[in-house]
Amino acid sequence: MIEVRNLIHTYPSCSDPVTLQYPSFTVHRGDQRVLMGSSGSGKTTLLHYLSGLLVAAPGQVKISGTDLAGLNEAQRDGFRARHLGYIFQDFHLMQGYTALENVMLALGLAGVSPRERKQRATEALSRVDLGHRLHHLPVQLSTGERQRVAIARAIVNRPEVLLADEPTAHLDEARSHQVMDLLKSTAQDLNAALIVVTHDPLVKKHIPDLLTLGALA
Ligand SMILES: Nc1ncnc2c1ncn2[C@@H]1O[C@H](COP(=O)(O)OP(=O)(O)OP(=O)(O)O)[C@@H](O)[C@H]1O
Repeated sequence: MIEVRNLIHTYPSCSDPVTLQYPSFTVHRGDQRVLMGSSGSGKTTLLHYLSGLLVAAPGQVKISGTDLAGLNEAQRDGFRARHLGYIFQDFHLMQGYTALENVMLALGLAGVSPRERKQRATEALSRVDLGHRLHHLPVQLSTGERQRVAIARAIVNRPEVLLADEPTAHLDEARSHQVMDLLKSTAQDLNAALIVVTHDPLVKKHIPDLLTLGALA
């Protein structure tokens, strides 16, 4: 479950600091929300708070009852690996590692034993229909396949919270529908809270419940 209270973020700058004031909100396990707002309204910054890449000051961000600001950096890294799945807009795959190795890395960060990693990573990649691409490097995969590796990596630790930043940005309409079906069904299977940041009206057709920041784009 996600709880955000009185969160304010300031990007300091000598000339023109940017202050982002967020509405307080709660998202429960199993809920699915689209996060929309005009460019620069703070969507990606909010995802960074929800995943503990930034920590709240002032304000509070709790994930499954844990205040992320109360954890040190190493604890936050471990917490993120175990409880959160983050699908970055540009996927952030390790280029020198195969699909299987990229997913196994996430299991290593969560403290899963080396013995279990290969089997679980293979299962996660099969879940996203990439069982036949285990040993391919990212450069040998299509954009859609790279994204599915990123989804497999995000779900392999069975997170309670799944965050996706502009998941349809690189895809045509047919593939956008496919990836949204995959994200929704996976979140449902995990009973995870799903938050999708987007500018794309197609995503809103899949997930009608909106969280809005600033004006809509
Ligand atoms: N590292 C940074 N230093 C200074 N300002 C920043 C930094 N990162 C973001 N900002 C500013 O903070 C505001 C919010 O940025 P953010 O990327 O969270 O918005 P967004 O809603 O995700 O935008 P977009 O829809 O264009 O991706 C913007 O005005 C941006 O210029």
